[in-house]
Amino acid sequence: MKLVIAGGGTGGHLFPGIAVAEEFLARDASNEVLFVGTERGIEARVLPRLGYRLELISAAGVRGKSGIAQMVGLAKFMHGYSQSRQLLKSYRPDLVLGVGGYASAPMVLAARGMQVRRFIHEQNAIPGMTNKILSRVAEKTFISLEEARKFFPEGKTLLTGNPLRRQILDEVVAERPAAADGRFSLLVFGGSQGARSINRALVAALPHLDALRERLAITHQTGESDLAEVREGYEKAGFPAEVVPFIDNMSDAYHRADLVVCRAGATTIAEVTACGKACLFIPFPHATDDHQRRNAEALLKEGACFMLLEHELTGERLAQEIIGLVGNREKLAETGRNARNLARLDAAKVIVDEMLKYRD
Ligand SMILES: CC(=O)N[C@H]1[C@@H](OP(=O)(O)OP(=O)(O)OC[C@H]2O[C@@H](n3ccc(=O)[nH]c3=O)[C@H](O)[C@@H]2O)O[C@H](CO)[C@@H](O)[C@@H]1O
Repeated sequence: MKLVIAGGGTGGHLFPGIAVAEEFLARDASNEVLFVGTERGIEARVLPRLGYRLELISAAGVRGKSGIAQMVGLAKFMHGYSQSRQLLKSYRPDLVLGVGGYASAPMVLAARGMQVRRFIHEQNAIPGMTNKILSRVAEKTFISLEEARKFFPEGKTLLTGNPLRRQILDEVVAERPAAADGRFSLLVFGGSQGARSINRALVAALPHLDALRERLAITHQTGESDLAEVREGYEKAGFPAEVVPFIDNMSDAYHRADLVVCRAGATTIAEVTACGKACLFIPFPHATDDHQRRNAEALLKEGACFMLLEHELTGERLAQEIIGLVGNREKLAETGRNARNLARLDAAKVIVDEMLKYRD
């Protein structure tokens, strides 16, 4: 069978798609997957390295854009729609899955026009406009969190969780012993693109963390644009740290971490809960409908994370939080356990099972 996975843009959309691809390919040696994305999305960098086939189409957003940008977005969408029809004609997939991100909409709508079975997956508690619209033409909408159900058509919505890549699932089942070198391991990352305010706050926190200099092992993912600035910040403060633009092996990074400081994107949350990691979430305040804060609050009420809001974020405050947690291993362990209890590990399986019910 052939599956098209459309969407991406950021890791939070793409990586659940990769998780479904892994599961679909594992079911039958003759199964095939084609990803459809956009040139500017993370998919263009990540998928070729992993050996997946990727076709690029034209697509852009329209929501919240001014007049001209909206027209350009619409024109790109129309072009992407006709490219999607061409791809469906030549590739002839049995199933199409939209995972969110710009390329998802034209492909799922084209699949409807050509009567190919189509599905969407929503990662967040509050969906964006595109998935709300696409859910009307999809056979089924897969949701990660119960809170999202009310936004989608009744009877066509299935709670599956957010699919996890094999590298993360392997980490969960391996139960490797902690990679202890005696130091406290801090993992800092700002979603798939890095987060400037977290980068700056962490650098500003360093002078306040001076007493912990010898005890902390920091891995800090910055995103491409802040790499030089953050590296310089650590050098000036005399803090040894591993500062990188992107982490390819997230399962290893999670494994080493005693505490994770990060944004509260939906896929990040699915991964850190699966790995049972204590996190200090700093939700991205401009995410649509403040959904990152809602994502984090869902864990907070279960004692499964810590949270610091962007408007409270200063170097000093961040340092205080870190110092408090470094000194309280028990609290960290309890929070990690509570997080683990919220994880759902079988999302990719459930999604593939459900899609296969629709094969003609
Ligand atoms: C700013 C914004 O609107 N972000 C959205 C975007 O976030 P974003 O794309 O940042 O997505 P998430 O935080 O949900 O997931 C990040 C993904 O990237 C991976 N990763 C991250 C850093 C790294 O160096 N290497 C790496 O592989 C993580 O393992 C994870 O799989 O999509 C999410 C899912 O729809 C939303 O919840 C977020 O609100």
